[in-house]
Amino acid sequence: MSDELFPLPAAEVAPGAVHLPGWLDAEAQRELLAACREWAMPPAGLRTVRMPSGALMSVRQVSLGWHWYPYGYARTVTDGDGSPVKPFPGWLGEWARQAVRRAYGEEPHAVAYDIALINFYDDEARMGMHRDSDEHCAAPVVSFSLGDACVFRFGNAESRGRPWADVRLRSGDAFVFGGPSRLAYHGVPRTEPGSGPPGLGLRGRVNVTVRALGE
Ligand SMILES: O=C(O)CCC(=O)C(=O)O
Ligand SMILES: [Fe+2]
Repeated sequence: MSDELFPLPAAEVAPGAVHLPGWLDAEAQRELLAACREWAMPPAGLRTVRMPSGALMSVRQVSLGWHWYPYGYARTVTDGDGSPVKPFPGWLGEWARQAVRRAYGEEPHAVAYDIALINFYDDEARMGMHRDSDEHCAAPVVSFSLGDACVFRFGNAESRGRPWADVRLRSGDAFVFGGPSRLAYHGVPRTEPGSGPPGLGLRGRVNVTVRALGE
């Protein structure tokens, strides 16, 4: 659902990085949120991630298909309750491929998406600048946002520093990054508490990134 009178057009933020505002309609957002709430339940549910430094990430996270830990992927929640990771649903891969087709005009190759990372942001949660580099595959990453809007900082592949673009991601937006932007640094410096669509029934923000692990 968009609260714009006219939906914003798709925008290429950097080469290979495309913002698709309002990509999921209100029903699709509700459907994805309901699924996220199921996935967040134990076993292999929502957890707080401890980085090798000992610091805790402020987002809480759950994985599908392959379990992400800092820094790799496993079939069980090695840094949590040890349970097998929940399966990656085929429909979510299809949603991701549709967004890739819209972003690039065509699908670069038939990507077998097999991972989703779901991040739950409370009002204080943030994500520092990082690269999604634990996959062994050049397939674009596809992100879907639900609930509160955020500032999504999309930088460059060389360093955490400038240049970057600050993009406002809102509930229902998709963001595709592949090609020369696949390994660009990105992060979420802040969310906008209370800015989500009233009808969705979510406090905070949820982001789902769909990825392919590759060989
Ligand atoms: O929350 C977001 O929009 C970005 C999430 C992200 O970068 C990640 O999960 O690696
Ligand atoms: Fe990321």
